Amino acid sequence: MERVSEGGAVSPGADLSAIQCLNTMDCVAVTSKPTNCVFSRSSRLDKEMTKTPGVTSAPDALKPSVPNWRCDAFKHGEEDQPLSSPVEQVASPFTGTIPKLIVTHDDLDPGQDSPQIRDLTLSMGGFSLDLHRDEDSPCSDSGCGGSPAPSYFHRKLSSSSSAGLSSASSFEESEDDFTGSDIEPNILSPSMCKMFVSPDELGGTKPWKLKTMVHCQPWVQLAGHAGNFQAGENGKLLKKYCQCEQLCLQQLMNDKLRPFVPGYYGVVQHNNQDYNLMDDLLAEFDSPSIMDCKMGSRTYLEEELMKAREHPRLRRDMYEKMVAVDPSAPSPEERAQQAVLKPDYMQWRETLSSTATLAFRIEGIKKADGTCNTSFKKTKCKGQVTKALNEFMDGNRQLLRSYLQRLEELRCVLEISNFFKTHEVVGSSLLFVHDASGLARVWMIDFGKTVKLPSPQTLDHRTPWAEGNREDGYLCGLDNLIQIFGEMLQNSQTLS
Ligand SMILES: O=P(O)(O)O[C@H]1[C@H](O)[C@@H](OP(=O)(O)O)[C@H](OP(=O)(O)O)[C@@H](OP(=O)(O)O)[C@H]1O
Ligand SMILES: Nc1ncnc2c1ncn2[C@@H]1O[C@H](COP(=O)(O)OP(=O)(O)O)[C@@H](O)[C@H]1O
Repeated sequence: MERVSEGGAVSPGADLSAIQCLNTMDCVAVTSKPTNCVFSRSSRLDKEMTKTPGVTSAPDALKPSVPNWRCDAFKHGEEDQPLSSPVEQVASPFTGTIPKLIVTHDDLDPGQDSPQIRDLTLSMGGFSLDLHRDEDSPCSDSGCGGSPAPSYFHRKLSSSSSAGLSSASSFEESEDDFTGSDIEPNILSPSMCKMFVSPDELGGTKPWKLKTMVHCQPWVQLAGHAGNFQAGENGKLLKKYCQCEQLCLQQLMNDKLRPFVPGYYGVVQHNNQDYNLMDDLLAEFDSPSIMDCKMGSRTYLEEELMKAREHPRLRRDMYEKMVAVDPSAPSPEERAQQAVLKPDYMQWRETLSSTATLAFRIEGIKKADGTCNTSFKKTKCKGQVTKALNEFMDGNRQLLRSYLQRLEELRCVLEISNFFKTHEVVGSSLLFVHDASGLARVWMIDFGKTVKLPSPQTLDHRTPWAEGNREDGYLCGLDNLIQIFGEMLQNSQTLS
């Protein structure tokens, strides 16, 4: 396997330019626009990622009193499963140092949501006009105005001594921006990670933007909020603290779904920011291909809908995302306000994509060859989805079979899971990961908007949603995915 040890050594097969790069500056992201060539750490993002006070920090009662690093190794109940490894591994608190966040990202394009804009709130009639993200949803925590360009950051893959997290100290010492001229052209070898972003927001008429990234077995964030993650060491990942997610992960560690979610290790803190510590699901793969599918027929919580009615907050950032995809999408009223309400934006996204019809949508695909596509906003009909899935698996039947089996197993477990029955699961994704060895797995991720129902209410996750019933359509989405995978397998057998 092409793994990088702590000292920067690379095992046979790694590309020389990548090795040089790793040894000198760990990881560099460059884009096709010279002025965009950035060797960045995330100090700016760090500042932007401020959450609502109640959400940013774990309740003190949940945190053990270990200075600087704290790890909340929660207690296991006995509900469904015996104790599993994650919690056993964190019997003692972390003593390592927390790395700085390492996120590489494009500079904002003109017209895109900018930090300055996000800091403003204006009043407009009976509405307040928020130029930043909604902070009301359980895990609206990163303040970054929606999905990021896929983020990559280098992680150390050694299981070296320092318990805890990967160090990015070399980044801390190298804050200078790199301009295009700083990068030797021959560094851009074919082995580097090419990231193609096809802005379907631009109607698919523009050529894909080519970004090139050094291939150094980076951790990849395909979807979600920019700046929400930090690399951890020893196959761990830190995600910005969200109480809702913490509660879910804690319960999931004792549920039948445990094998289908990342192992959870409690809360850790650094620089006054709390993180949920969990398994990095990519860690056991070598140059993985990854796909994020957002599950369910609804992507906003009923709670969010009610809040939006009580305190309508107009979102300019969402208006801008909307017109970037389809300039004719806003209503005349929204156009006049240059802003939309979050539920309206979310519903528009649902009907534009396959969420409304198939109860799942593809959010992003990154392949082992480095190509990355997060432009599935208009991937709506079954044919388009099938095509994207085929490309993700390169028509490999063995992969199809493995994924299908895993999805069927997941469905069986979901149908008997106590956790699943008692939670409204919204905005959660299935993360598909495979590599050239043929290893293919699927996990449930993102429980930032997964909310416990008042007892004794339960959901079947298939009944169509009507406001008040809190149904989320999760199993409809899984049924459809399984059907599509099954048909793909059948077709591939017929063809061969
Ligand atoms: O995908 P795009 O079109 O960018 O829209 C995003 C996603 O729906 C986010 O969901 P997810 O986190 O599942 O990716 C959602 O975060 P929430 O989970 O907070 O609802 C964002 O809301 P805001 O965070 O309010 O901007 C919304 O702007
Ligand atoms: N445990 C994990 N292991 C590996 N990658 C992950 C893990 N959790 C999330 N990711 C990556 O981060 C992306 C966003 O995750 P998500 O939890 O949905 O973030 P957000 O809450 O910001 O929406 C996923 O698409 C995936 O690429």
